[in-house]
Amino acid sequence: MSNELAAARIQRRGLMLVLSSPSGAGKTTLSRLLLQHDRDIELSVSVTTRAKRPAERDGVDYSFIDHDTFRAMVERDELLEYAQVFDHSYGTPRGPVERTLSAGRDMLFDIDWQGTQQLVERARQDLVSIFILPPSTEELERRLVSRAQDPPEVVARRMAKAADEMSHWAEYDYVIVNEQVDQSLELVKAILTAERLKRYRQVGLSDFVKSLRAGR
Ligand SMILES: Nc1nc2c(ncn2[C@@H]2O[C@H](COP(=O)(O)OP(=O)(O)O)[C@@H](O)[C@H]2O)c(=O)[nH]1
Ligand SMILES: Nc1ncnc2c1ncn2[C@@H]1O[C@H](COP(=O)(O)OP(=O)(O)O)[C@@H](O)[C@H]1O
Repeated sequence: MSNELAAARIQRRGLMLVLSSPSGAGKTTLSRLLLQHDRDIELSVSVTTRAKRPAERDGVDYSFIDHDTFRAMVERDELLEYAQVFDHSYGTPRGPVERTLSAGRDMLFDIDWQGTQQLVERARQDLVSIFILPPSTEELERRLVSRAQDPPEVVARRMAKAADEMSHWAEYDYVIVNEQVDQSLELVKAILTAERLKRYRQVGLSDFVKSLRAGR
């Protein structure tokens, strides 16, 4: 049997890849790079009530909505998970995730530990979670300041919450200390490659092996 035929008979179930970190550790940077390097994964664009940063695009980085719209989405059960972070509401629209996964493609989530816990409860088998740590506290602060997208008081509040957020590291499948972006990206890609090969994500594998054993 040729490889083409084998590939047609074994299809993959889409997985959900979560990247979480304290604010400023680099998860947005890594997400963007991964999306550029890998055509089989799509970003889940969250809705949020927080103000848009200058470099962000509505509908691309987030969908920026008001509190009433957010509440209405919750009431209509349109969010797969949602949480309050830094006094703002953030949530994952359900529709795009369901469409992407059922098409056998993967979905990337830049969400916090609260959202990750909710996804674990709903879809443990389909979930792969990575926690990104900064190399040091000083470097975390340097990155938050150098991003130059938030006012100083917002940076200070994000630093103050970093220790809390980092306490959730052990709830994740993988942990990466983000020193060099390129190296961290290679690690994320390696995790994704291995996770895609998990036996239970390969639909049709058992029939394929049966046919091999039967000499067909
Ligand atoms: N639970 C949940 N968390 C989210 C969602 N979108 C973003 N977040 C998290 O909210 C936190 C704040 O995000 P943001 O305001 O973009 O700040 P940043 O982390 O400094 O870039 C981060 O931990 C994000 O991962 C979401 O849809 N659900
Ligand atoms: N490995 C790294 N080394 C140096 N700077 C980084 C690294 N990763 C990210 N940065 C920078 O740090 C800042 C915060 O990164 P970002 O991806 O926005 O973090 P997060 O999404 O986790 O809040 C950005 O200015 C980004 O360019």
